Amino acid sequence: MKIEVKNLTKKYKDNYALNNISFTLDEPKIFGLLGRNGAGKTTFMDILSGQILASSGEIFIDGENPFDNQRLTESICLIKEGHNFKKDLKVKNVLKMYSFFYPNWDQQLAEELTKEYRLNLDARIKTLSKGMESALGITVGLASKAPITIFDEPYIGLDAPSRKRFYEIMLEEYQEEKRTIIFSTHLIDEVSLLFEEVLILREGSLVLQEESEILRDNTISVSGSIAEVETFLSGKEVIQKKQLAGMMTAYVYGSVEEAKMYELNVEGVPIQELMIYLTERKQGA
Ligand SMILES: Nc1ncnc2c1ncn2[C@@H]1O[C@H](COP(=O)(O)OP(=O)(O)OP(=O)(O)O)[C@@H](O)[C@H]1O
Repeated sequence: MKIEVKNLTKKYKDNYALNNISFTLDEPKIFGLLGRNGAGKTTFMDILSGQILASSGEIFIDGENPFDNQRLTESICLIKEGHNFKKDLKVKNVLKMYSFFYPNWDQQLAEELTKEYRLNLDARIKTLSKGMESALGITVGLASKAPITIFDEPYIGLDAPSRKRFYEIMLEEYQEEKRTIIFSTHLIDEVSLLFEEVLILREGSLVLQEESEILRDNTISVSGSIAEVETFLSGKEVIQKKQLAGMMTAYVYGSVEEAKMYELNVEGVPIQELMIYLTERKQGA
């Protein structure tokens, strides 16, 4: 499904949670939506999923506005950091409800995931640990097979092996059948390899939308003597540099060909580090 965002703004009193952002997500991909605390990620995902209204601007999903739109709600599944389900319901009731709601619901996958995460179908939501509740959110998100599946920090309380399984299953599912997955996270180093495209918000503005491959292709890691590397770095945007025993390694925007002319050792930059840098970079830096 095509998502078009045009001059979208959300204002709370004097505070712009989103300030005039515009972009298009053309085709199904795994998108990373990144940004520091308060950057506007949740606000955007809430508007996209039709939960809240923008103050101005427009958002279209296949040409339609998602707010209060029954047809589109069936195509969008938003899983948040917590409080996704009513506390008095049992796990099995939650799964049943969502299976009725989402036309592409994959019951087999839901069963596999509940086993994988050892979810007790008869347990009430209020008795689940935080990690178990997150596991149920992940189960619903993946099994919904919604053409737009949104995960907003979906794994509070989940331990590292359970998160790893989640990423693996998400990728398997995606490879089997492409859909738009929008993933917001602060654990960038864990998930960035999954992202095909990344969007970075900073203080309500969109500061970057780029394919991971392009980011990867335009950044290099160079190493050599401190003097040689410093000469190469002159006038370039440096991501990071480290010195050890008279040698320097730097991550920088540039091309392999150019670095080779300086007879430096050149390698790719780990995409995780690049995304962390881009997300954390200060305004105007
Ligand atoms: N209901 C609300 N009322 C007032 N201000 C709000 C409301 N929701 C969000 N905001 C403000 O809008 C800004 C963006 O918040 P948002 O939750 O979208 O950020 P975020 O990128 O998801 O942050 P985090 O990573 O911490 O979850 C923040 O300054 C926040 O305080």
